[in-house]
Amino acid sequence: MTTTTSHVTPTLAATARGLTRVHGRGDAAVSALRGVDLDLPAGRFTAVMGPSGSGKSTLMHCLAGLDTPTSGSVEVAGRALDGMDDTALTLFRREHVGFVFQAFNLLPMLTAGQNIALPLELAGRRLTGAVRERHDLVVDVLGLRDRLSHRPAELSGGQQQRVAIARALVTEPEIVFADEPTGNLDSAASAEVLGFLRRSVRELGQTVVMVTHELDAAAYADDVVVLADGAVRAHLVEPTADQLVAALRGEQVR
Ligand SMILES: Nc1ncnc2c1ncn2[C@@H]1O[C@H](COP(=O)(O)OP(=O)(O)OP(=O)(O)O)[C@@H](O)[C@H]1O
Repeated sequence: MTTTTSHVTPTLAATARGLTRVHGRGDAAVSALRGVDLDLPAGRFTAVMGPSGSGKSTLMHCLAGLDTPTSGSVEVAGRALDGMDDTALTLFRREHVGFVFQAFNLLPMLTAGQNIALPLELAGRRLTGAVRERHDLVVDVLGLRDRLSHRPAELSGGQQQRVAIARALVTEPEIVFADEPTGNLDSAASAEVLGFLRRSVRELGQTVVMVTHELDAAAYADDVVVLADGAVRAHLVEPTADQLVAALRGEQVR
């Protein structure tokens, strides 16, 4: 594995040690992860790249507590996920993790404002005081103030994804996982959404981990984890475009 060096010891938002995940059994068994060791620093925007089938989604699901590793350990926001049962994992995700999906996943019968407030409601948090301030800040950073009363069908794809990002950020999660968040967007809307994800890291101090196939999207990230065959091939800190392309090709990066 290649790691470009950083001189500051960062706080970690998530770590994986010796992570393996075998899907299926017997002859049909597929090793999606083959011993992943990874430290994801807090307050940074990290892209996860790699060829189709290299294990990106499986890694993200294991880190987010949506899938259970076959072996190895995961720690997110200082908490070990191994050993948590389904109820504990559900509560853990609700309190500490935000998600942004390719398909937006907004509830169509609710307005944008109601979609954004939903995670607060589920957590039994009232929209007053510090919670209200956070909500308003997120709505303003994402430029959604004048769209709150619209339903998803009345919004463009880019606006819908901004609502989904606001919904992911409103509870101030320790880590946000974005799975191909621009996969359904045209290039202008993609650039806008990626810009907002980056602003959420810069201006709101969030930690964002984004799976993407696109070099253009990865260029918005601070760091890039390159997976190959279920293992980390490189973890690049602020790579140049040339370094990233070389790592994706499997060359040693200096
Ligand atoms: N539920 C499953 N059952 C069986 N095999 C699976 C399952 N999920 C993933 N796999 C296999 O595990 C490997 C890794 O899959 P994964 O979806 O994590 O890769 P990926 O890098 O996200 O791929 P893509 O870029 O195509 O989405 C692949 O060989 C895939 O076929």
